[in-house]
Amino acid sequence: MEFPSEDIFLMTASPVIKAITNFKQVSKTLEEFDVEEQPSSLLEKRYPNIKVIQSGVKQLKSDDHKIFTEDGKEYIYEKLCLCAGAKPKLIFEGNPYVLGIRDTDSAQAFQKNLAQAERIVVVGNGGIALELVYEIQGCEVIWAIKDKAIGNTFFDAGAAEFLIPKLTAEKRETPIECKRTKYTMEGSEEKERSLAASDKLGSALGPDWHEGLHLKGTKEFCHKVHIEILCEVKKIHLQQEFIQLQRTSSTFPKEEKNVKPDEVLWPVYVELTNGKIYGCDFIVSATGVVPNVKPFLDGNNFAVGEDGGLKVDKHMHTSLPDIYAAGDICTASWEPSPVWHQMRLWTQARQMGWYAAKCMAADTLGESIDMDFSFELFAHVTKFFNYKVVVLGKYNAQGLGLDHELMLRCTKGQEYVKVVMQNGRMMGAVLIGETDLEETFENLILNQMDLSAYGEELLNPDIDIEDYFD
Ligand SMILES: Cc1cc2nc3c(=O)[nH]c(=O)nc-3n(C[C@H](O)[C@H](O)[C@H](O)COP(=O)(O)OP(=O)(O)OC[C@H]3O[C@@H](n4cnc5c(N)ncnc54)[C@H](O)[C@@H]3O)c2cc1C
Ligand SMILES: NC(=O)C1=CN([C@@H]2O[C@H](COP(=O)(O)OP(=O)(O)OC[C@H]3O[C@@H](n4cnc5c(N)ncnc54)[C@H](O)[C@@H]3O)[C@@H](O)[C@H]2O)C=CC1
Repeated sequence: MEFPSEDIFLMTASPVIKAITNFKQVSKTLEEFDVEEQPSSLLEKRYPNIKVIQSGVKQLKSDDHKIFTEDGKEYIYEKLCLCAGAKPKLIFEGNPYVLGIRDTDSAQAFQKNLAQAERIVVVGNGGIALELVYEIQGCEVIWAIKDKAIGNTFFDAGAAEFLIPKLTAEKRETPIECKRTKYTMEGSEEKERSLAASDKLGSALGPDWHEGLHLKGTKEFCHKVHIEILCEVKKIHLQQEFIQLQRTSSTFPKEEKNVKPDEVLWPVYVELTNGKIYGCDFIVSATGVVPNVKPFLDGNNFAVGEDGGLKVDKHMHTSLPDIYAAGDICTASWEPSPVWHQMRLWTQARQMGWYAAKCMAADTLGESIDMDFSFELFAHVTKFFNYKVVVLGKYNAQGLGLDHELMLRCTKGQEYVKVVMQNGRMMGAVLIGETDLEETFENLILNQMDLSAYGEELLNPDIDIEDYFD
């Protein structure tokens, strides 16, 4: 707290605030922390100059340095940081059978619907879809993906193949403990939570969001996942529409894999671009996010990135005076380090928020500030299919074109190690399982040492690679 005498207003549409606790720097760039929902009074007690205002911002007048909240009040700011997150980018938005998952309300709505479901269709191939298809039990999942292999935002086809057997496992495993950010709801009050209107945007759930949920359908089996690759959703037909089309069109495709007796109909039918039709109880659209910029754009000439976020420079400053942005809402528009890229993740939201605050303080004091070290290397640790997963740098050779080589090491059911090399230098890595290689590889990517002489030995499991580079 650099300015204990200044008033700081934290304006939020959500009745609880998210606090980061137990923060641990695992390595130079990998970090681990818990995220807890807490009543705002805790923050106010700890920092008396912070006042939490629980009301959505409905308008910004940047020329006047004013913001207007939904409860009819207006506030003047000297400096403003916009951290309003993102919204799910839903396919067929507005269709009542299409659900997205972002905050506590939407996750609970999903759980409730799942409890009565026999079959659902999951669309999308990123973080949420990967977690869902593994966690859901007792409900058939038709997983429709645009790509050839599962998990395109984190993996290549090799890693996908390594993971697939976990989806056909009969029994659910005991979850592993791994260094990743953990999400808990300690300290939050149920009473407050239930007051949140369902159309209001709450905080994104983040790590381990499914641990408190009961993700079970009506059946007794564990996993039953059918994957449809290289396709998108062409149309969604409601039951009546489907019956009509079956009756009137001789060319209308037949439903695939009907688990119900012929005369029993599904509430909704999904027509895929590969011509197949699946009946289901509902559809989950896990198809990415769009920055939540709407309340702030009207009348303000922000520079907006291609992904719809507020462009920020290397000091987290937007294109408008005295307005900064951090987290999912912003688009990093500085010249990045060759091994960093933006991804809308908790870790980056925390790092950006922390760094934006330092930049705001430095600007106020007229001091200069260097880019935070966390933006030197992209580093993320998480868990998919009960494996620890670490992704570093250009782990999928993003932006490297054809000018790169891959080295692999894989032991079925145990570990998958991939490194991305360019001109003898390590540019990125995917580490699945307990590889214990993250710190060494992090160093090798950061120091860009020429590793040509080591060749394939880099991944030789019989060599303690750390000894090489000490
Ligand atoms: C299901 C799910 C699982 C995830 N799992 C992981 C994971 O395992 N690891 C990981 O690193 N990341 C994960 N993420 C991503 C991570 O949650 C987000 O990147 C992160 O929460 C972004 O933080 P943020 O502060 O920018 O936005 P948010 O956390 O969305 O917070 C935005 C805040 O702004 C408030 N707000 C919005 N509009 C207004 C308004 N008009 N006025 C006032 N307040 C407003 C909201 O109420 C909210 O409190 C996951 C996301 C989801 C949805
Ligand atoms: N463990 C982790 O680190 C997790 C991180 N997250 C983060 O939360 C956010 C939201 O997660 P997701 O929705 O999974 O986003 P995502 O960005 O991870 O994945 C979106 C997926 O949807 C696909 N897609 C986009 N448009 C589509 C369309 N019209 N039809 C079919 N597929 C389409 C994309 O190809 C991509 O596979 C992301 O920022 C993600 O990184 C979410 C869950 C877990």
